[in-house]
Amino acid sequence: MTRKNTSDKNSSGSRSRKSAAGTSSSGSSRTRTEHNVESSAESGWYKALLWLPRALGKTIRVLIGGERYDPAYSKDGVCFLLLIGALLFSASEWFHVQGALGKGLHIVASTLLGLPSVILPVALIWAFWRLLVYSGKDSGNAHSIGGVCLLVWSVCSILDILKAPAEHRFDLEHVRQAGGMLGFAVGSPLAWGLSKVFATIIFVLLAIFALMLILEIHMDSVVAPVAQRFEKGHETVVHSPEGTSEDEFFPNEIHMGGDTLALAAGVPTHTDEGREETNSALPKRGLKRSWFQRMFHSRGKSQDKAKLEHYEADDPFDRAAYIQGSGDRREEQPDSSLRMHNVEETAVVPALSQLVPNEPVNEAPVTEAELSGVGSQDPWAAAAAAAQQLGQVQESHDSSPSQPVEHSEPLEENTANGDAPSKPYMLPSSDLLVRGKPHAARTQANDSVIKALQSTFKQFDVDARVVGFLRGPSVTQYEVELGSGVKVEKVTNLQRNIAYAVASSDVRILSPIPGKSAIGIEIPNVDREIVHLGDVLRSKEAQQDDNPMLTAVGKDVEGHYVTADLTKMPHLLVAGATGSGKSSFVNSMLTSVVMRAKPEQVRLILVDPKRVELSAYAGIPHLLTPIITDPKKAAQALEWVVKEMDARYDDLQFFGFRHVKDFNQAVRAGKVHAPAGSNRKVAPYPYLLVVVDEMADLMMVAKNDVESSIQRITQLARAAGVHLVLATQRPSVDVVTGLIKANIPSRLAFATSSSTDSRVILDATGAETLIGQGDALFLPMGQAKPTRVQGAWVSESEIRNAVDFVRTQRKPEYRQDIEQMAKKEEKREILDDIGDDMDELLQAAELVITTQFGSTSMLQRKLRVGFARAGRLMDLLESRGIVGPSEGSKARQVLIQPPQLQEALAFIRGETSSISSAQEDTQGN
Ligand SMILES: Nc1ncnc2c1ncn2[C@@H]1O[C@H](COP(=O)(O)OP(=O)(O)OP(=O)(O)O)[C@@H](O)[C@H]1O
Repeated sequence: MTRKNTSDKNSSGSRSRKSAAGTSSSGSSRTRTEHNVESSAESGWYKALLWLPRALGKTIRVLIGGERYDPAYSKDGVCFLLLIGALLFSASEWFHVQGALGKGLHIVASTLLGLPSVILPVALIWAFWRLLVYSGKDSGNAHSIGGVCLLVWSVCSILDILKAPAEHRFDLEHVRQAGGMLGFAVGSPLAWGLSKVFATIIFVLLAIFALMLILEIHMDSVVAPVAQRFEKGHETVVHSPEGTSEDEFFPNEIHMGGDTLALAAGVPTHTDEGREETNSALPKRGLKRSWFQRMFHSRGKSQDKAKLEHYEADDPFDRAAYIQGSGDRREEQPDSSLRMHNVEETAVVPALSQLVPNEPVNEAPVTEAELSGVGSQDPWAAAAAAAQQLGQVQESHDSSPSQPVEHSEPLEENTANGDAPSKPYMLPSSDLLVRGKPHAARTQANDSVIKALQSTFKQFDVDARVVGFLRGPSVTQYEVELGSGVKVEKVTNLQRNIAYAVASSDVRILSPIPGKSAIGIEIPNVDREIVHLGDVLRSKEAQQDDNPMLTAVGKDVEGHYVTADLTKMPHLLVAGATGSGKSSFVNSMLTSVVMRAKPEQVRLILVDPKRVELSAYAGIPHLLTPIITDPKKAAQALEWVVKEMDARYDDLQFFGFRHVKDFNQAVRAGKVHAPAGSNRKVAPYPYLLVVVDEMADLMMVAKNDVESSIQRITQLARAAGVHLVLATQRPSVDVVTGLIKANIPSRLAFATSSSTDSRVILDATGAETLIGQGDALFLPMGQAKPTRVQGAWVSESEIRNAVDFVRTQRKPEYRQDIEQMAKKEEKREILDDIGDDMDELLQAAELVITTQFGSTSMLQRKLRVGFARAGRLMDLLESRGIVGPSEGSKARQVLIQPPQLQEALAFIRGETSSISSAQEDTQGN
C-alpha cells in the first residue's frame, strides 16, 4: 500500500505513515497547533539567541498595527541583516573608510579575526545567498554555515600559530596582525604546548573537515571508491579504453563478453557516438561524480544538471512552461495597499504552509509476526520431515514437468552465473540521481492567486475568504471559508470566473475538503516544481525501508513524498492521455527498482510495444527475457508467467508456505531443505515484476488470451510474488475491460481527455481536470478516494547512469523457456493455418518448385482438386514466400529454386524458422 506522510486513512488497515508533526491533513487548526508544538520544542540557547530579534520584531508589529507573526518575513529579515552586515564590513575591511563607525568596525573585525577579517564580507554574502536560496529543514544550511565558521576558525588558528611569538605572552596588536582573538584562543596555547608543526596539522585536519561539511562529503564516499578501485585494479586495466574492443566490456548492449546480447527484435540499442568511451570510463567516473555532484549541489541545481550528459527528453515541463507562459509572463508586483490587505486576509497562510514537513515520522516496522504463516512454531521442520517421508512424491516430482523440481532454474539463479558469486553485487549510489530544490511552502505566485480569489469573491459579493493554503509541487489547494448563511454553491458556481481570474482552465473545486468545513480550490502553480526521483528515494521513509519493491510515486498536494510498495498493490493500472506522464512514471518505477533491488530480489519482464520507451533498460541483469516488443510474444510471455506462478504455487504447497515472502525468509534462515535424494538447490524466489507499457497493442492481437492470462495472474499472483503493472494511453472499455479492472485494484490516472476515460480508470471523474505532465490521481488498493500526486521525474541521463552502473556488474540471465514457448506457439500457429492440407501443400510446393511454374490451374490438374482448393494452396505457398503475389491471369513467379526444395519443405512443415536458416542448418551439418 502507499506510504505517505499524510493522514489518508486506509480502509484495509495497512500502514499509513503520518507527518512529523501531525496526524491529520486537515487544516489550520492542525497546523497552528503544530506551530506551537514546534516552538515549544526549541532549545534554550536557540531561544536566547533569537530573543533580541524577536522582541524587536514584536515591537515593530505592535507599533505598525499588531499584525500576526509571519515567519516568512523573519527569514527575509535575517537575509537583509546579513546583507547590511556584509556592506558595513566591506566598507571597513576593503575600502578602509575613515569615519568613526568604519574604524570601530575594523577594530571589532580585526580583533576578532585578525588578518582573515577581509573575508568577513564574503562570508556574510555567502550566508545571505545560502539562506535566500535554501530554506527549511532539508536545506543543509546548518551544516554549511557551521562548516564555514569552522573553516574560518581553523584559518585564524593556523595564522596565529605561524605568527605566534616564541615567548608566551599576549599582545593585542600582534594578535590583530595574525589570527585575531579567535585564532589566539586555541592556536597560541597549542603551539606553545605542542610545537607549531603539530598544532598546524591539527588545524589543517579541522579545515579539511570543515570543507567536507561545506561540500557535504562523507569519508566513506571518498574511501569506498578508492578501495573499490584498488580491488578492481586489474580489471580496470583490462577494460581500459585503449586496445580493448567494446565486446570485452559487456555493458555494451549488443556484445557482451564473447556472446551477443539477445536484444529483442526491434529494440534500439540506445547508443550514441562516444558511448563506448563513456562506458569504459564508468568506474573512474563513479569517483569523480560523487565528489563533484556534492560540490555542485551546494552551489546550485543548474550545475548539478550540467554534470550529466544532456538529452532532449531530459527536460520536464517543456510544454507546460510554454503553454502556461510561466517563462514569459511576469508576475505583477502587488501594490502596497493591496499587499497589506492580503497580508491581513491571508495571515494564516504561512502558518499553514510552512509546517508541512517533507519527512515523515517513522512508524515501527512491520514485525515478523505480521507476516502470515510465520508463527512461533517451526513449520519448516514439519515440512522437511514430511519431505523425508515422501520419497515417492519426490520421484514423481522429478519426472513431472509441472512439478517444482522441473522448475528448479529460478531457484538456482543466484549461482547460475559463473562469475556472479565472486563479485558482490552493488546497488547504485543515490548520488547518481539529481537533487532538487527544497520544497517551497509559499511563493509570490500563491500571493497573486489569493489576491485574485479574494477580489473575485468581492466582485460577486460572496462572503468567503481564503484562510489558508497547501502548496504542492504542481498544484496549490486554497482553503476557503464561507461566512455564516452563505451557500456552498455560491462558490462552486464561480468556478469559471475563478478560472478566468487566475488565468487557468484547470481549476478543481473540492466541496468540502474531506474532514473540514471548508472548500478547497485547487489551482495549478505557474511556478511548478519538479519532483526528482532521487529526492523521493532519498526521503527518510524510502531509505529506512529496504523493501526492494518499494517504488517512488511522487509528491502529494501537501508536499509529502509518496512511495508505494508494489507487493501490496498488488497490481497497478497506469492510464492517461498521450503526453500525460505515464512513461515517465514507468521510468521512475523501473529506476527505483534498479536503484534499490538486486537481480536476485526482483526480476523483470518488460513489454514495450512502442519499442522506444523502455529500451534504456536493455541488458540490465534484472531482466528475465530481452525486452519484448512484439505484442504476440508479449501475450505468450504472459502465459509463461501463469506457468511460472503455478510452479511457484506447487513449491509453496509442497513446502507448506502461504506466501513466497515466508518461503524466502525460511530459505534464508536455512530452514527449507530439498527432499532427500533430490539434487535441487533451494534458493529464495525473486519477485517477478511484469511491466506492459502499452496494453492496447496486446489487446488488439490476442484479447482473449491476454485477458485470461491477466485474470489468472492477478487472481493468484500476490502470494507467488508476481506483480503486474499495465499502462495504456487508451483507457477505453475495450482495452481496460471489466474483467481487467475487477482484477487490478490499484490505479494511477494521469490526465485524460474526457470524464468517460477518467471513469474507466478510477470509476470516478476527476482525471480530466488534471494538468498533465506527471499530475496524477493515485488510488491504491484499499483507499476510498484518490490522492492527487505530482509524479516523480527521472531524466534520461540519470536512467542511463543507473543502468550503466548495474550493467557493468552482471549479465542478464535470460530464461530460455520463455523464448522456447514463444517458438512453440509460432509453430502451432503455422500448423493451425495449414490445417489438414499439409500433404497436398507439400505436393503443391514440390510441383511448383520443380517445374518453376506457379500456375493454379496446373495444381488443379496435377493434384485433382477444385479451383477453390488449388487457389488456397497457392495462397499458402505465397504466405511462405515460395511464390510471388498473383499477377491476374498470368502464372505466379516462383521464388525458390529446385536445389532449395528440401529446405522449403522443411520450412512448410514448421521444422525450421525460415528457408535460408534451413539452408544454413544444412550447410552447417
Ligand atoms: N513527473 C513529471 N514531472 C515533470 N514533467 C513531466 C513528468 N512526467 C511527464 N512530464 C513531461 O511530459 C512529457 C510527456 O511525458 P510522457 O512521455 O511520460 O507521457 P506519456 O503519457 O507516456 O505519453 P505517450 O503515451 O505519448 O508516450 C515529458 O517529456 C515531460 O516533459
